[in-house]
Amino acid sequence: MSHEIRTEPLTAAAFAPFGDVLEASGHPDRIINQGLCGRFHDRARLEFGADGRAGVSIFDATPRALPYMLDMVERHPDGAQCFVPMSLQPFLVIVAPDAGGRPGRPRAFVTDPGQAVNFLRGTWHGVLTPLHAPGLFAVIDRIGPGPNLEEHWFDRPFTVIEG
Ligand SMILES: NC(=O)N[C@@H](O)C(=O)O
Ligand code: NI
Repeated sequence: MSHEIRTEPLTAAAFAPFGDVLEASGHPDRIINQGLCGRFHDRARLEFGADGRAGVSIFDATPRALPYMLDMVERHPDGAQCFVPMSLQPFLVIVAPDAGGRPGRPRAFVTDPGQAVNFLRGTWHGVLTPLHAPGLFAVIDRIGPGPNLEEHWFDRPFTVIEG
C-alpha cells in the first residue's frame, strides 16, 4: 500500500460518509434580515452525547505545508466536531473510514475558500491543519465529562501531497 496520499477537492458528496461541508453556495434556504442576508440553514449534523453539550472555542493553529507528514488520526466517540475558518484561506482536512475499530486508508481534502467542515461523531480525522496564516478557527464541539478522544498513531506515517 502506497503511503502517499494525494489531496482531493472537497465536495459534499465525497465528504458525506465522514461529515458535512458547510458553505454559502447555491440558493440560501432562507432570505432573512429584511432581505439582506441569505441563511444556509442547519447544515451540520451535530451530535453531542454522554452528558455533553455544544461549545464554541477559538483555535489559533500553526500553519503547516504540503507535503505533510500524517502520523496520527483521532476520533471523538461522544461528539461531532466542526471547524469553521475565520479567514478565507483553504485548509487541509484528513479523514479515514473505520475498519474494525482502527482507521482505514486516510483521504485528504483541501477546502475551497469559505468552506467549513463538520466531522460526524466518532469519525477518524486529522487534527486541525491550516495551510496558511492566520490559522484562526471557530470550533464547535462537545464540552463534557470524559476524554472524548481516541488517537491512532500509524506505524508508518503517510505523506500527504498536492493532488
Ligand atoms: N484537541 C482538540 O481540541 N482538537 C482536536 O480534536 C482536533 O481535531 O484538532
Ligand atoms: Ni478532533
